[in-house]
Amino acid sequence: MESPGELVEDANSSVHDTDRLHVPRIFIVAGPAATGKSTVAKGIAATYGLPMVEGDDLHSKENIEKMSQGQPLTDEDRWGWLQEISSASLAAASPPTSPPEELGSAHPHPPGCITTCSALKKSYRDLLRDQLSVPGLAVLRFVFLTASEEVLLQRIEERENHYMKKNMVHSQIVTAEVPRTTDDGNDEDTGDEREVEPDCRVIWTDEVAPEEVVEKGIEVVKQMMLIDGSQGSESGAANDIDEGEAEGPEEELEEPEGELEESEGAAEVVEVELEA
Ligand SMILES: Nc1ncnc2c1ncn2[C@@H]1O[C@H](COP(=O)(O)OP(=O)(O)OP(=O)(O)O)[C@@H](O)[C@H]1O
Ligand SMILES: O=C(O)[C@H](O)[C@@H](O)[C@H](O)[C@H](O)CO
Repeated sequence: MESPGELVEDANSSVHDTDRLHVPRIFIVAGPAATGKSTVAKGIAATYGLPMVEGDDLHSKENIEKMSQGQPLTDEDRWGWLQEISSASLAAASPPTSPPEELGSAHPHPPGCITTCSALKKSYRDLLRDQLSVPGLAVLRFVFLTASEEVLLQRIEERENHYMKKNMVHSQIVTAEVPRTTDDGNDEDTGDEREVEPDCRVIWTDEVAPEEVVEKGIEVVKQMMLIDGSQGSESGAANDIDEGEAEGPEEELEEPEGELEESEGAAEVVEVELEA
């Protein structure tokens, strides 16, 4: 599969500049159960006036049944669900082709959406990229939330009326492939040879209050919009994202102790315009 970076050439050759600026932005808030996806996605969606797609609502009856009985989903169980998430995100994010007459030529909302989906493995994110990171169709970005097993167990214990119980937490943690977000050049030292996923940002949530994680999510999305906006208008490379450009003054999202790569940088520009 092409990486987002490799799509640049196609984007330059096949999409007219003006069209590119109106390409919907789809942000997927990902991570294991109870990392705070719904909480964070709601905050981001409200801040930017974007519709939200709740991935949990798109599971089949069979998947819900399985998870309720404490059985982790398999890849096979997840493929169809990921397809549903792609379709629902595209439908939510795309401006209507003919806006209602009373709105004149204005769209009811800027094109884009905030979707929650665990997207635990890289192969799942790749499927979503195949469907949604397509020049002229959409720009896709991931905000991946993570937390320790201990903290997730505690959150799930305190939560009521949810099919996902404590006995599912371990499998969520074991299955999760936290995206490697930057190439720090330390592969030899760390032994981390996984492919970098430049369209992802990771937020560690242990001992961080929900409101603070929401703020971080809003900031991360702003950074990604600004990068996409400037590339969209200058080079037209709406599907490319250069990690370096995400770095700014060192205010920052704290880094977890250990090896997780963290999203960083505060954008210098405060104005946020989805359509660049
Ligand atoms: N940063 C946080 N600190 C403490 N509790 C949190 C935090 N974020 C979310 N929670 C709480 O944890 C629970 C799970 O949050 P939320 O539903 O947002 O997570 P989720 O990832 O969408 O879960 P799921 O995928 O299982 O539906 C909720 O009770 C929520 O209030
Ligand atoms: O991929 C998965 O195993 C599932 O999607 C779960 O992560 C749940 O949908 C969700 O997070 C609800 O707790």
